[in-house]
Amino acid sequence: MVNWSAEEKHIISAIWAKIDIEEVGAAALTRLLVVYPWTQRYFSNFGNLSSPTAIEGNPRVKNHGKKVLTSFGEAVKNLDNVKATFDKLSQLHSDKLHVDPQNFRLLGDNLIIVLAATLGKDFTSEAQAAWQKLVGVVAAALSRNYH
Ligand code: HEM
Repeated sequence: MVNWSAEEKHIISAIWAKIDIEEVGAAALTRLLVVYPWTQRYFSNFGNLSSPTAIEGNPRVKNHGKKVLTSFGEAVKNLDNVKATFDKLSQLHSDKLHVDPQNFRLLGDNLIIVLAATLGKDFTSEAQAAWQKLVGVVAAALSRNYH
């Protein structure tokens, strides 16, 4: 069971309220695919991923980035219940998609970098610490149904 302080909860919601889900989601997934090209293997049906420019301009990457960050928002809204919230998605990524759970951490780290780049000084050290904890909790919840 993860414990969240009132400050952590507040800061997570405050950052969430400031971001554009579509823009940040697309940027985080784009960055994952560019910086860790091995992750592209899961998206072979997404069309052209042949260069950073192609990835950035790929509408399926944009859509999927938005979908993933929207889904991540369920954790933001259910901080005390992240495991149960991602139970089905963990099963999907494990049994159907066969995504190596290491990748959840990589995506989380890329999300943090995009938040820092997007929010500038609004992304304080306290915000970074709380979000780092959150991406870890989400990665653990998504990894839960791997056997
Ligand atoms: C915060 C972490 C993540 C969340 C919240 C998340 C969420 C989702 C959601 C909501 C879907 C759509 C499920 C459906 O259609 O029912 C999905 C699909 C998928 N996810 Fe994830 N995901 C995460 C991380 C990752 C990572 C790191 C990878 C691989 C590097 C990945 C690979 C995929 C793939 C390949 C699909 C299917 C895409 C398609 O063909 O449409 N996911 N994910």
